[in-house]
Amino acid sequence: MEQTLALVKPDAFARKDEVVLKVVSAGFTVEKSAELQLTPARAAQFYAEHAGKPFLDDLCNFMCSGRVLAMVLSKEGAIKAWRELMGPTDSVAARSTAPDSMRALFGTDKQKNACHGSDSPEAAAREIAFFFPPSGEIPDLATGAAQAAPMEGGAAAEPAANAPPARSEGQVRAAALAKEYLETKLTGTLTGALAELAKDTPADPIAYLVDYLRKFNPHPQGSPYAKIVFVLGGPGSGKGTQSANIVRDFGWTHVSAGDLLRDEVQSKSTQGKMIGDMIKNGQIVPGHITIGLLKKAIVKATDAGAPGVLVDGFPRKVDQAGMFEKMVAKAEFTLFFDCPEKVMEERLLERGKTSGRSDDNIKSIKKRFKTFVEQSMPVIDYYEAKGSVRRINATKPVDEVYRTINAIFTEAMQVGNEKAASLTAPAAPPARAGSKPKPQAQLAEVAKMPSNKSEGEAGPALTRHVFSTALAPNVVAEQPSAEGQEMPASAAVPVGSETLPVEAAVAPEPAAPYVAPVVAPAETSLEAPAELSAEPADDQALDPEPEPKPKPEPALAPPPPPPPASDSDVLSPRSDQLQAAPELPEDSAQSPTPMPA
Ligand SMILES: Nc1ncnc2c1ncn2[C@@H]1O[C@H](COP(=O)(O)OP(=O)(O)O)[C@@H](O)[C@H]1O
Ligand SMILES: Nc1ccn([C@H]2C[C@H](O)[C@@H](COP(=O)(O)OP(=O)(O)O)O2)c(=O)n1
Repeated sequence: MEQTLALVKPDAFARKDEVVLKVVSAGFTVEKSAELQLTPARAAQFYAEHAGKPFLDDLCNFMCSGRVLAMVLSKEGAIKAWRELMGPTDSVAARSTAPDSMRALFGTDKQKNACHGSDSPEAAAREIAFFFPPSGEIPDLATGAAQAAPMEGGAAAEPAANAPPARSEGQVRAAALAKEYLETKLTGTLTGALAELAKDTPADPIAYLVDYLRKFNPHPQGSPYAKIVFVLGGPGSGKGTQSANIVRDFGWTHVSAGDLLRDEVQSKSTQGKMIGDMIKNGQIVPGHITIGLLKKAIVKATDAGAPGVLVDGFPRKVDQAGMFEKMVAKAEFTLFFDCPEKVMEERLLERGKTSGRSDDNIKSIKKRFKTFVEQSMPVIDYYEAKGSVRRINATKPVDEVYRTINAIFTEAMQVGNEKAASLTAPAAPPARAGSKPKPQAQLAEVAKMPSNKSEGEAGPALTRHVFSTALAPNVVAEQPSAEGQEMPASAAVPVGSETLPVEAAVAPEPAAPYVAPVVAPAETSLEAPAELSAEPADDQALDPEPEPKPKPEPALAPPPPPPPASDSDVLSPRSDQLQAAPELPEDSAQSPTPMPA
């Protein structure tokens, strides 16, 4: 598309909006524009081709008599088209021969003729570069790009009467860059914030703005929420039981996705009925519904000052993991309860005697196991590949399992606290009403508790063994898309040795080293699950309030490095293991309860 330079000269500057309107109506695109004040030196430079001609001085004086609007216009045949729209050089003549032209409408005579346009492609290139140099200077926002500029080459020029102070080309350019920067990085969010502010008229508008901007920051460096740890494992593996222990000792808040969904079922809404049917059938509720509920609960816990939130039973599908990262935050790590089906089945049947749950019966249990193997185990593979899984042997007695978990949380909290202490934050954030103090004393106590790391027989990836027969490659990609579930084939991502779900664009990489398990081609890993972009709108509908408040303390560090491979209870993956085997080892004899065929 051809481009040309157009100027609205000082005599027509006051009517520049009318000029621009006509420009746009004539089908031009204004690619760039800048309002500026020429200096005599710059004007002479611009009209260098007229050097030595008698009218040059007058022309330069006129061009410096006020501000001009410089524009880059584009259109097919833009150079000729703009010159036609400008009309003849002499405005007086233009009024009789081209009465609708710019010069006829906005100019006075041959010199004060309202507009300029390049007369050839070479001139257009030169003039565009003159006003819009390709290598722009970085704006000095601190000094204010729009402030008065020293005149070029020390030349003193009288500013036009009532005209703003003259600016050098560098500062004009800097102002344009600053404007662009603000428009791309801030204006949208800030405008939204101000609109909400005006609606809500809060007593403390500054605090309100701070909250809003943190929540809707499109370029977040950290999460505004309390730390999040995912608690995952098969049904009946003990997630709820152990979460209660963590809450007791570490002051975290337990948020169970299943409980939230069951509460929703109780509401008897249409959505609640749909959720109820899905739970009974062992199906997974669409991610945007669960994430909407989880987000509210996480915000509530954050506001109450919880140092962390245990998100129990989520994500249950790989695409939900990416969706959660995008819509809420990145988890610190995933605590995975490794437990064979037989053990879980016994526990669930026992629990079913008193739980009153519609799904604690053998028919639903079998369906839940199938769903877990096919859809939720790939989530573990996904996080294992990132080195962020803390795998627990969940077959042991409750106290033993908890000792291992306690050690993990103690270490994670200590690492986090050290990191927080080393930060040179100017001041601690103000205490929040109702915040619980961090249970340092409890931490110190639990840190002394013995760990059973050396006890017991090896607890190797039991679930992984048990579930191996069902974990075919590409299991996620090949799964049928059940009605009401949100993972279309296009959104599916092969797991393990193939592709991983897209990294949430907003999130930084975890600190734990990641060595790709076999091959994860970069180009395919960039493919976004469709759900990531498709569902946020729904979620907004579910979760409209701008309620989250800033996190009460600095984000803690990512989890500590995984314990040694010999550890029998905490089966964290290591990069060498991952590289060697997303496929399961053959020694499944170690599994006390092989999966029924
Ligand atoms: N380590 C354990 N050993 C024996 N029974 C357990 C253990 N952990 C949990 N249970 C029991 O198993 C059942 C399921 O545990 P729960 O914590 O509700 O599992 P989940 O939340 O993973 O579905 C409960 O009745 C619980 O008391
Ligand atoms: N993220 C989640 C969590 C639970 N659900 C549904 C499907 C699950 O079978 C039920 C019960 O989940 P819950 O975590 O309470 O229980 P289990 O760990 O399966 O014993 O809720 C879901 O669809 N999505």
